[in-house]
Amino acid sequence: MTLPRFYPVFDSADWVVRAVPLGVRLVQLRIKGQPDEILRAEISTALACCRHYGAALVINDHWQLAIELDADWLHLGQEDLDTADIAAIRHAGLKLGVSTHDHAELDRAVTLAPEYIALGPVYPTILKQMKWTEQGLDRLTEWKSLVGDIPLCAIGGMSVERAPGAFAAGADTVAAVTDITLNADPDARIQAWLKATA
Ligand SMILES: Cc1ncc(COP(=O)(O)OP(=O)(O)O)c(N)n1
Ligand SMILES: Cc1ncsc1CCOP(=O)(O)O
Ligand SMILES: [Mg+2]
Repeated sequence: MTLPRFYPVFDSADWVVRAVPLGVRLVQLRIKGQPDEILRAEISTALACCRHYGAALVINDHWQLAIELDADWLHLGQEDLDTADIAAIRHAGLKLGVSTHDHAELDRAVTLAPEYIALGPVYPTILKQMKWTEQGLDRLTEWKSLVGDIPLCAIGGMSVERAPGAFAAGADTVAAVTDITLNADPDARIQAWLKATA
């Protein structure tokens, strides 16, 4: 499977609706701490937009809602995997991305044969507190040698300027949050990402 090389991650359908018409073709909806009614509305809006533009929408965490709303893609971290029903997720036809941070997590992820494996944080991130320190580009190269044919996603502190190094190190796609959402001109930043990853 070949993934688009730019993979922005957003915390609302509004961001998805803003980014996808600009040319984004792989995007994640990562919403924390909202009730199911809000999540349903956000996922439905983002799904409709992505389907209209032919973009892939990845739902983070909320696997039951992803099944219920007939989403196509799901991202799960290691703690999410502890409680997720992988058989139900696969039976629903969902494609799966899995986070990894160390070799044990990588071994676990590979056994699930996901559609991509993410390694992070490649660089320090300000988005969330993590027990993991920066992994660095050499770790990406190591991961690339271990994942076989599974596409590799670099996440954590990624920027337009850092993306070429991640690709050179072995990433197939690069995910980013604050490089876009905290930029003074997010639309221009998205365009810069699209140009840099074309
Ligand atoms: C592309 C991508 N990679 C990693 C993550 C992190 O997932 P997780 O470890 O479950 O942490 P949360 O994002 O749920 O806080 C991701 N969402 N996307
Ligand atoms: C969700 C997540 N998982 C690993 S790093 C990260 C945060 C990425 O955000 P940013 O691109 O702003 O560093
Ligand atoms: Mg998660």
